[in-house]
Amino acid sequence: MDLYRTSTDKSQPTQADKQASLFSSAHKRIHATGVFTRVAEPALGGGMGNGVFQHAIKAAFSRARQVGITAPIIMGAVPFDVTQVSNLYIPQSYEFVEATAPFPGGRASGFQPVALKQMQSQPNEQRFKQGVAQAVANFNLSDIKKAVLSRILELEFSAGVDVDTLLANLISQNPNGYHFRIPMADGGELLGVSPELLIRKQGERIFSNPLAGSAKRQTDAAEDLIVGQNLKKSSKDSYEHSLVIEAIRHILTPVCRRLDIPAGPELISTAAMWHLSTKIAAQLRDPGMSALQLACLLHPTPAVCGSPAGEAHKLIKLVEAFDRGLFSGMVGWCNEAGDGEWAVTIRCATVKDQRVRLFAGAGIVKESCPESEWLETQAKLGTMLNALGVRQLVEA
Ligand SMILES: C=C(O[C@H]1C=CC=C(C(=O)O)[C@@H]1O)C(=O)O
Repeated sequence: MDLYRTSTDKSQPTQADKQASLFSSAHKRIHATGVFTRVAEPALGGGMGNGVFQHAIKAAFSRARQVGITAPIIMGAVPFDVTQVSNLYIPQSYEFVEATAPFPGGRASGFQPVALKQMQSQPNEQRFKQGVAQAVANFNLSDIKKAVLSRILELEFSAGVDVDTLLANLISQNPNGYHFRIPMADGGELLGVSPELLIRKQGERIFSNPLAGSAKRQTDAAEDLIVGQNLKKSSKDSYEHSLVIEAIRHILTPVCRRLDIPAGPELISTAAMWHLSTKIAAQLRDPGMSALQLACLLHPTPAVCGSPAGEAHKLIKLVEAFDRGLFSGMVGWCNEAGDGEWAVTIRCATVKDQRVRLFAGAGIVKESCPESEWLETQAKLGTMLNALGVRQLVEA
């Protein structure tokens, strides 16, 4: 276990000193405490090594070293829209923990001990389905091949939600994936378990595990297998998936001297969903490119935005009447040497006192049907609703 701390001794810890953060994968787990300094600079242009964003990151690293943080890391989240402020920070202290070590915080329990007072989907079912139909109609009139449409579920509980318990539930129900708990500048927290790796960098080697194409897991084991196999055979889902892979190939080819992309996707499952998945491995031409820089180059992939990205983003803005904020952005960490790991910010929630916001999106292509895309978002929301212990109430 490696432990890094500031040498500055403050006897009176502030709220920011005590903030707990977590980013965990099968590769590495980080437990962090406190926020030493925040980086709010938008990540626009973050793919360039010498742009304004990367300068802000370097300046934060140097502030951290000046106060005695010997091996600072930058962690946090970048929003879907990279023109918006970032939610990145250098923690005051952190440790790399064995992936098998117990998680910090609360104990898993079946249910939140507080009552659900209100719940609202933005947009509602009818508007979401209209949006899907609108996108499909748009594909016939433009070059857009795919757009990911999403919705937000806003929940209000009768008392503040216990984030420790919520995280413990999430982890025990979904032991695999990229777990995260990130303090936000407004005092709320972002937490979730993403199944999707945007980028991991270890020296000159990089890895990505894009997902696209989904089906809901079934309780009956035989039925569940059939649903998974049908997803694997679905031409609509293979097409939806291939657009993500081609976009990533296009971006990685010029920066890699070796790029291994399997010929076709494999099936993976989370507790709630089946997905089509491709594991990409590559070797960088310039090992000096950081994980955060690469993540900025890749984001937003067509797994959260669409194809082509610019046009799809415009269509999303037209159809979605809410701000995604940190949802469908990227979440992770990076050290000064550039190594790090960034996941796609999905299957997640923001929590502030008694208010919880959940997010789910679905990739829309020409063959998409509004009813099944709505049901796909319902199924994806199940990950967080289960952890909150309110899925039964929501589906009743
Ligand atoms: C946008 C989400 O999922 C993405 C990742 C996996 C599969 C997806 C799909 O099949 O549409 C999405 O591209 C989400 O979970 O909110």
